[in-house]
Amino acid sequence: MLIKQSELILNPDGSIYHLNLKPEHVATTVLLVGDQNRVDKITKHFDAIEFTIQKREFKTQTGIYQGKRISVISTGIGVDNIDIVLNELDALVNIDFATREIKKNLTRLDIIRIGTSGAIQKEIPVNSFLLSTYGLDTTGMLHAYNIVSQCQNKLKKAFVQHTSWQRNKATPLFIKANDTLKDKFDSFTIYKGITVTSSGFYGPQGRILRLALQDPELNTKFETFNIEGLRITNMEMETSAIYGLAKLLGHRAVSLNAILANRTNGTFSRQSEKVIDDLIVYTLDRL
Ligand SMILES: O=P(O)(O)O[C@H]1O[C@H](CO)[C@@H](O)[C@H]1O
Ligand SMILES: O=c1cc[nH]c(=O)[nH]1
Repeated sequence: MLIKQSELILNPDGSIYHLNLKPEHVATTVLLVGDQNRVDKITKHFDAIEFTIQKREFKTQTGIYQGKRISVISTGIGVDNIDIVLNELDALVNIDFATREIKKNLTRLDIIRIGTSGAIQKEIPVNSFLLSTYGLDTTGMLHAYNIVSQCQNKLKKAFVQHTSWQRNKATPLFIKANDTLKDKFDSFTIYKGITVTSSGFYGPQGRILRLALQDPELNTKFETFNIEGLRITNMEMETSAIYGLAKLLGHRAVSLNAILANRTNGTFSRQSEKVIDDLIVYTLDRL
């Protein structure tokens, strides 16, 4: 079926609307970062950079690292941007831009986020690395899709009960990392756990500057949630959306985060650039 011009939006040069990319610009291994300045920090390790483009916060570089073609894309902040990036990335590989039809043979992408995050558990220090075994979506964005079948209902039920989750907030969703990618990026040196994906940095992550919170105990409830040994470890703003959309679209995804804050201890990294650089090397080593 032909996809309308208002749905699949192409720029005059044939590139897709926000990412400004054409199909030939995208590798099947994609590293996603929030900060556009993090893209060069990754590609400086590459043997060659074949392509660079930026529109708004979406900067892409595609190049070769140890013989492997990789695209690095910045997503900016938040799940609304992930909706754009994942849908446009998928369109680039799975929709024929000339006929505006979905291709018969679909391409699967490997999507790896290299992000930053705040830990909730006391024993996860700043400057450590964390792999998200699950994304816990609290943002509601994924409810625009038929996501429920991709989610872990037992975890959701236990979480709603444990937190007395307010009914007028979006229903939380637990979405698992891809097991193959999880194993690939696992090691003894990386923490693992459930990552809360929030719809904001302040109130939605329990930060108080001048505004009071609807539930001031929510971060403590996150900290004490434990179901068969699975615990919530950290908070950030993209992982659950990447996991959810990747599952729906048939791609594989894993999210790795440099822990910059420890919310329970009230600490923040004094060497955030170094820990991000170290996580980049950790990730590239395992690609
Ligand atoms: O460092 P990045 O990848 O942007 O990730 C984290 O940092 C931003 C907030 O400062 C949010 O995007 C959050 O998820
Ligand atoms: O606490 C933090 C740190 C980084 N990114 C977040 O979203 N939260």
